[in-house]
Amino acid sequence: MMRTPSLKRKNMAVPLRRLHHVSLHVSNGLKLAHDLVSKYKFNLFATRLTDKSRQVAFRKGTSVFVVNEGPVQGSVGLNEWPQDGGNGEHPDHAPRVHSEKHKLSNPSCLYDVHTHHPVDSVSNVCFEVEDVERSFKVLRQLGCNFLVPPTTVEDENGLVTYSVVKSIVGNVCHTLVDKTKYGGTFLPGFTIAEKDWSLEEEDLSCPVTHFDHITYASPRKSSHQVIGWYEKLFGFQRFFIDGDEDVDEGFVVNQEGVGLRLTAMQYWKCSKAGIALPFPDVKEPDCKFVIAESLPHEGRNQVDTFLEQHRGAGVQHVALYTKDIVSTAHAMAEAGVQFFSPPPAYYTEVGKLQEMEKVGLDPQRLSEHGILLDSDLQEVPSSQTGCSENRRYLLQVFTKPLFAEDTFFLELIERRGATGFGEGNIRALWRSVQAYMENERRDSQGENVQSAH
Ligand SMILES: O=C(O)C(=O)Cc1ccc(O)cc1
Ligand SMILES: [Fe+2]
Repeated sequence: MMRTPSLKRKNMAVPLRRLHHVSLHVSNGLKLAHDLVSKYKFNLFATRLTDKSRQVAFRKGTSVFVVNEGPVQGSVGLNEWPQDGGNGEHPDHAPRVHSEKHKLSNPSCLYDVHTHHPVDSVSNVCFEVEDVERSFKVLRQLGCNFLVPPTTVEDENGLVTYSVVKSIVGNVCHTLVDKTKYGGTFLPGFTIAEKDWSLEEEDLSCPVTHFDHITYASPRKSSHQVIGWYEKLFGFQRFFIDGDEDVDEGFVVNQEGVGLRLTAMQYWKCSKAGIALPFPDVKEPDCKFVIAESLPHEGRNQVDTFLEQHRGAGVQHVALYTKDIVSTAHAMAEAGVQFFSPPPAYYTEVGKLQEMEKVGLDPQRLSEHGILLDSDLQEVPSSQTGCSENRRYLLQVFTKPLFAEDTFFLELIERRGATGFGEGNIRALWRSVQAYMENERRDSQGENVQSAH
């Protein structure tokens, strides 16, 4: 393959403007659609229903999920879906789709590919870029594998060009989309629901604003290669979870039965040190990516279980940032969401109680939904902060799996100054998930014993 010698590798990466949406491929899209709306408080705002597939978009703040179901045989069950016929942004004619290399008149899955993955999976993280044609050329020179070449879709609101890249993480793909010539609400081809949720006032009981991070489960010793791929192609930079973290080792949690290696990265750094942001008009924070590997000799664990049930690496969980985790978890729990809870002793341990007290949180409120606290109460000179303690903390809670297989869950996270991932929380989460897995295994063994009689 020809390379342009004058272009330095480092400068050739394609900068990502922002995360546009995360797409899920499932066998029962209707159930997931109902859950996202009624339990997780997302708003359905755009649909694309064809006789081959269904694509439905849900929004909360700037976080958008697209649920894809299909390809389907015939149109059985189509009537059960929220129907098109919204506000007329896209009337009854099909969008025009142009691709120079492929003749795509009405692809079954627009802006994505059907991956034919054997289990439900979150398989596409779509990013906005400035120029898809140019990105395509640059990425191809860097050896990137494309599943869809640059393709233009247009409707009366303008045009969008996209292409789909295959990542090196299991079935994960990235759609790159250029929306600079599009004035519509979402993407051409989608019908916008009658109610424009983006104009709604903030939902105070459930103030989820954006995707905080996306965590991949990846095989042992693969993180280095994954990071290298994202650095080379998209200019990702390492995000150090902990001040003492070793560049090669990552953040290792290997005490008290936990065997986890975490390595994190981001697609643009915040301008703490005065570094100019690549896209100053993008106001939301970036979404970090975390790669989780299990460590050997620690027995069965949640990363290996994911790899087994998911049949390979992929997105293990997506974290939703909320401004108020207590009320968000409460609203979701009332609607039927189940969360992982740490052992009850977590909320009565002297150290944890003190921590909660110091940051002014009520242990009772946190314990109701299994919310975990990790605070960083470093003593720093009072000349720097004006007080003797630097109260940075974060709160997290993890939902039970959303799919039939244990291949995806959501996390709620509220950050108060803390930017990483609390080590104490990771331990507590690990243990509660381990306990859940043990229970499930016991239950299924119990069933087997019963059915054998
Ligand atoms: O703590 C977090 O939110 C993480 O994302 C880290 C993490 C990753 C994988 C696990 O199975 C458990 C914890
Ligand atoms: Fe997480």
